[in-house]
Amino acid sequence: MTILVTYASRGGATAGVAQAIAKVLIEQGLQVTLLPMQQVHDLSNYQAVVAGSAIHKNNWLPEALTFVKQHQSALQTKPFAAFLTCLALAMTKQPEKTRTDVAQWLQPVRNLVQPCSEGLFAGVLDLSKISLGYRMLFRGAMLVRRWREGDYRNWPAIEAWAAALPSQLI
Ligand SMILES: Cc1cc2nc3c(=O)[nH]c(=O)nc-3n(C[C@H](O)[C@H](O)[C@H](O)COP(=O)(O)O)c2cc1C
Repeated sequence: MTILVTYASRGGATAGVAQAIAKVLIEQGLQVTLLPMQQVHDLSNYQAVVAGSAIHKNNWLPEALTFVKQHQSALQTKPFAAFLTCLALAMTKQPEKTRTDVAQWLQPVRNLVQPCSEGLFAGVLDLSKISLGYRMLFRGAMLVRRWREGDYRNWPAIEAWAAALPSQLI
Protein backbone atom coordinates (compact mmCIF):
# COMPACT_ATOMS: atom_id res chain seq x y z
CA MET A 1 0.00 0.00 0.00
CA THR A 2 1.10 3.49 -0.83
CA ILE A 3 0.97 6.83 0.97
CA LEU A 4 -0.05 9.81 -1.18
CA VAL A 5 1.78 13.08 -0.51
CA THR A 6 -0.01 15.80 -2.44
CA TYR A 7 0.29 19.57 -2.57
CA ALA A 8 -1.07 22.85 -3.91
CA SER A 9 1.71 25.32 -4.62
CA ARG A 10 1.92 28.50 -6.70
CA GLY A 11 5.58 29.39 -6.32
CA GLY A 12 7.10 25.98 -5.57
CA ALA A 13 7.78 26.40 -1.83
CA THR A 14 5.03 24.00 -0.73
CA ALA A 15 6.01 21.55 -3.45
CA GLY A 16 9.51 21.55 -1.93
CA VAL A 17 8.09 20.86 1.53
CA ALA A 18 5.97 18.00 0.15
CA GLN A 19 9.07 16.57 -1.52
CA ALA A 20 10.98 16.68 1.78
CA ILE A 21 8.10 14.94 3.59
CA ALA A 22 7.95 12.24 0.91
CA LYS A 23 11.72 11.70 1.18
CA VAL A 24 11.51 11.15 4.95
CA LEU A 25 8.62 8.67 4.54
CA ILE A 26 10.54 6.77 1.84
CA GLU A 27 13.61 6.66 4.09
CA GLN A 28 11.37 5.04 6.72
CA GLY A 29 10.60 2.25 4.26
CA LEU A 30 7.17 3.44 3.08
CA GLN A 31 5.98 3.45 -0.51
CA VAL A 32 5.09 7.03 -1.47
CA THR A 33 3.49 8.77 -4.45
CA LEU A 34 4.17 12.52 -4.66
CA LEU A 35 1.75 14.50 -6.85
CA PRO A 36 0.30 18.01 -7.24
CA MET A 37 -3.38 17.94 -6.25
CA GLN A 38 -4.54 18.69 -9.80
CA GLN A 39 -3.07 15.35 -10.88
CA VAL A 40 -4.90 13.29 -8.25
CA HIS A 41 -8.23 11.85 -9.39
CA ASP A 42 -8.75 8.74 -7.29
CA LEU A 43 -7.66 7.92 -3.76
CA SER A 44 -8.60 4.24 -3.74
CA ASN A 45 -5.01 3.05 -4.24
CA TYR A 46 -3.72 4.97 -1.23
CA GLN A 47 -3.66 3.78 2.35
CA ALA A 48 -3.20 7.29 3.74
CA VAL A 49 -2.96 10.86 2.47
CA VAL A 50 -0.70 13.77 3.43
CA ALA A 51 -1.94 17.00 1.84
CA GLY A 52 -0.55 20.51 2.03
CA SER A 53 -1.11 23.94 0.58
CA ALA A 54 0.40 27.38 0.46
CA ILE A 55 -1.58 29.98 2.37
CA HIS A 56 -3.12 32.88 0.46
CA LYS A 57 -5.25 35.36 2.38
CA ASN A 58 -5.21 33.21 5.52
CA ASN A 59 -6.57 30.19 3.68
CA TRP A 60 -5.45 27.06 1.89
CA LEU A 61 -5.40 27.71 -1.86
CA PRO A 62 -8.87 27.28 -3.45
CA GLU A 63 -7.76 24.20 -5.41
CA ALA A 64 -6.60 22.55 -2.16
CA LEU A 65 -9.96 23.05 -0.46
CA THR A 66 -11.66 21.82 -3.62
CA PHE A 67 -9.48 18.70 -3.46
CA VAL A 68 -10.63 17.97 0.12
CA LYS A 69 -14.28 18.64 -0.80
CA GLN A 70 -14.09 16.40 -3.86
CA HIS A 71 -12.47 13.54 -1.96
CA GLN A 72 -14.15 14.12 1.40
CA SER A 73 -15.80 10.71 1.72
CA ALA A 74 -12.65 8.82 0.71
CA LEU A 75 -10.49 10.92 3.03
CA GLN A 76 -12.83 10.24 5.95
CA THR A 77 -12.07 6.53 5.64
CA LYS A 78 -8.27 6.78 5.82
CA PRO A 79 -5.58 8.51 7.87
CA PHE A 80 -5.22 12.09 6.65
CA ALA A 81 -2.49 14.57 7.64
CA ALA A 82 -2.54 18.23 6.60
CA PHE A 83 0.11 20.92 6.37
CA LEU A 84 0.49 24.51 5.24
CA THR A 85 3.25 26.93 4.35
CA CYS A 86 2.87 30.63 5.09
CA LEU A 87 4.85 33.76 5.87
CA ALA A 88 3.20 34.71 9.14
CA LEU A 89 5.26 32.06 10.96
CA ALA A 90 8.48 33.41 9.45
CA MET A 91 8.13 37.03 10.48
CA THR A 92 6.47 36.88 13.86
CA LYS A 93 7.73 38.36 17.09
CA GLN A 94 5.08 36.39 18.98
CA PRO A 95 5.67 32.82 17.74
CA GLU A 96 3.24 31.07 20.08
CA LYS A 97 0.35 33.44 19.43
CA THR A 98 1.02 33.37 15.68
CA ARG A 99 1.09 29.57 15.72
CA THR A 100 -2.32 29.53 17.40
CA ASP A 101 -3.67 32.01 14.82
CA VAL A 102 -2.15 30.11 11.88
CA ALA A 103 -3.58 26.82 13.15
CA GLN A 104 -7.05 28.38 12.72
CA TRP A 105 -6.41 28.63 8.96
CA LEU A 106 -6.84 24.85 8.84
CA GLN A 107 -10.36 25.06 10.31
CA PRO A 108 -12.08 24.88 6.88
CA VAL A 109 -10.12 21.68 6.24
CA ARG A 110 -11.04 20.26 9.66
CA ASN A 111 -14.69 21.04 8.94
CA LEU A 112 -14.46 18.63 6.00
CA VAL A 113 -12.04 15.98 7.27
CA GLN A 114 -10.29 15.87 10.64
CA PRO A 115 -6.51 15.53 10.16
CA CYS A 116 -4.64 13.11 12.41
CA SER A 117 -1.68 15.48 12.32
CA GLU A 118 -1.18 19.12 11.29
CA GLY A 119 2.09 20.68 10.11
CA LEU A 120 2.45 24.48 10.22
CA PHE A 121 5.53 25.68 8.38
CA ALA A 122 7.10 28.95 7.34
CA GLY A 123 7.43 29.18 3.55
CA VAL A 124 9.11 31.32 0.93
CA LEU A 125 8.53 34.83 -0.35
CA ASP A 126 9.95 35.30 -3.84
CA LEU A 127 8.45 38.29 -5.63
CA SER A 128 9.61 36.99 -9.00
CA LYS A 129 7.10 34.13 -8.58
CA ILE A 130 4.17 36.51 -8.16
CA SER A 131 2.40 37.79 -11.27
CA LEU A 132 3.37 41.34 -12.31
CA GLY A 133 -0.11 42.76 -11.72
CA TYR A 134 -0.31 41.34 -8.23
CA ARG A 135 3.30 42.21 -7.29
CA MET A 136 2.59 45.95 -6.83
CA LEU A 137 -0.36 45.17 -4.58
CA PHE A 138 1.74 42.66 -2.70
CA ARG A 139 4.57 45.14 -2.09
CA GLY A 140 2.03 47.30 -0.23
CA ALA A 141 0.99 44.36 1.92
CA MET A 142 4.66 43.58 2.57
CA LEU A 143 5.25 47.09 3.91
CA VAL A 144 2.27 46.87 6.23
CA ARG A 145 3.19 43.40 7.51
CA ARG A 146 6.98 43.99 7.35
CA TRP A 147 7.47 40.90 5.21
CA ARG A 148 10.80 40.48 3.45
CA GLU A 149 11.72 38.18 0.61
CA GLY A 150 13.48 34.98 1.62
CA ASP A 151 13.30 31.22 2.06
CA TYR A 152 12.13 30.64 5.61
CA ARG A 153 11.51 26.90 5.39
CA ASN A 154 12.73 25.17 8.54
CA TRP A 155 13.90 21.83 7.17
CA PRO A 156 14.64 20.18 10.55
CA ALA A 157 11.08 21.06 11.73
CA ILE A 158 9.58 19.75 8.48
CA GLU A 159 11.59 16.53 8.66
CA ALA A 160 10.73 16.03 12.34
CA TRP A 161 7.01 16.35 11.55
CA ALA A 162 7.34 13.90 8.66
CA ALA A 163 9.32 11.44 10.78
CA ALA A 164 6.47 11.30 13.32
CA LEU A 165 3.84 10.61 10.61
CA PRO A 166 4.20 6.85 10.07
CA SER A 167 2.90 5.99 13.54
CA GLN A 168 -0.23 8.03 12.78
CA LEU A 169 -0.71 7.00 9.16
CA ILE A 170 -0.30 3.25 9.36
C1 LIG B 1 -0.93 36.27 -3.14
C2 LIG B 1 -0.31 35.75 -1.88
C3 LIG B 1 -1.03 35.81 -0.69
C4 LIG B 1 -0.46 35.35 0.50
N1 LIG B 1 -1.19 35.41 1.66
C5 LIG B 1 -0.60 35.03 2.81
C6 LIG B 1 -1.32 35.15 4.04
O1 LIG B 1 -2.46 35.58 4.10
N2 LIG B 1 -0.68 34.80 5.18
C7 LIG B 1 0.61 34.31 5.18
O2 LIG B 1 1.14 34.01 6.26
N3 LIG B 1 1.28 34.13 4.02
C8 LIG B 1 0.72 34.49 2.86
N4 LIG B 1 1.39 34.34 1.68
C9 LIG B 1 2.72 33.73 1.68
C10 LIG B 1 2.68 32.30 1.15
O3 LIG B 1 1.83 31.49 1.89
C11 LIG B 1 4.09 31.72 1.18
O4 LIG B 1 4.89 32.53 0.39
C12 LIG B 1 4.12 30.28 0.71
O5 LIG B 1 5.30 29.65 1.16
C13 LIG B 1 4.05 30.19 -0.81
O6 LIG B 1 4.03 28.83 -1.18
P1 LIG B 1 4.16 28.36 -2.70
O7 LIG B 1 5.52 28.83 -3.19
O8 LIG B 1 4.08 26.89 -2.61
O9 LIG B 1 3.04 28.97 -3.47
C14 LIG B 1 0.85 34.80 0.49
C15 LIG B 1 1.56 34.74 -0.71
C16 LIG B 1 1.00 35.21 -1.87
C17 LIG B 1 1.80 35.15 -3.15
